Amino acid sequence: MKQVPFIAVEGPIGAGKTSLAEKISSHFQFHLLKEIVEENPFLGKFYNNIEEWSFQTEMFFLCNRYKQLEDVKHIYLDRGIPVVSDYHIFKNMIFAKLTLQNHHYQKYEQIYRILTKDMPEPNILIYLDASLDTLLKRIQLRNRDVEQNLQADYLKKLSEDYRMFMEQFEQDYPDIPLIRINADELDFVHQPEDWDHLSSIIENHLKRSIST
Ligand SMILES: Nc1ncnc2c1ncn2[C@@H]1O[C@H](COP(=O)(O)OP(=O)(O)OP(=O)(O)O)[C@@H](O)[C@H]1O
Ligand SMILES: Nc1nc(=O)c2ncn([C@H]3C[C@H](O)[C@@H](CO)O3)c2[nH]1
Repeated sequence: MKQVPFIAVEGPIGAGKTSLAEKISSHFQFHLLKEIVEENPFLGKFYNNIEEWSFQTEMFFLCNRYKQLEDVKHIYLDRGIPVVSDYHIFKNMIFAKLTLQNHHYQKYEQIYRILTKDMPEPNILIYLDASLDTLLKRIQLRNRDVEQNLQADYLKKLSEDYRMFMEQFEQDYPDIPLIRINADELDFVHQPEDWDHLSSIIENHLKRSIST
């Protein structure tokens, strides 16, 4: 059966997900699904006091992504229009495990399972990883107001959790190709030859696993 291409780009904060998703969207003419950031009214408060604001923050991201994916299914995927997104909804569980207190996590996990049961799943996943130094530099360079209090320890733990999650993902979903990119080495934002290299890898995966 033909699959409509749905690529998700994942990785820790500042790894380059949005930059890469934008490039894929314009190169392959895929619809771009971008996660909301500044619209989350809790994010700045969350970085000031994670314990106090984590439940509201995680619930907001989850509800927002649920609605976005529901819309994307009806408006694009069901009509055969390929999509690239700068997140996979599973990231909610990576963040929630890290930030929520146990009693909140128990409730959150149940809500997550209910909401994501019949969500469209990406058929190619790109995982961007980078060293802590690189991530911190890129976040500083970008200089978002809400991330002024984002701590290095938090980012380090998040990156480690991403690595573990991806190992598990590969075992649990062997049919979904996972493209691992070292974003320390590959500068697809500024180096055209790096982008050419990466876009040809993506193109080969698209040819192999999906009918466009
Ligand atoms: N491979 C790369 N090489 C050099 N610079 C990069 C690379 N990828 C991204 N950047 C730069 O790093 C910054 C962060 O990138 P971007 O916003 O795409 O990351 P992100 O993973 O989407 O972040 P977030 O998790 O906060 O949404 C941007 O200024 C971008 O231009
Ligand atoms: N707590 C928390 N849960 C999430 O699901 C989540 N998804 C993204 N983010 C933060 C990371 C960047 O600062 C910014 C942009 O990715 O938003 C999150 N934070």
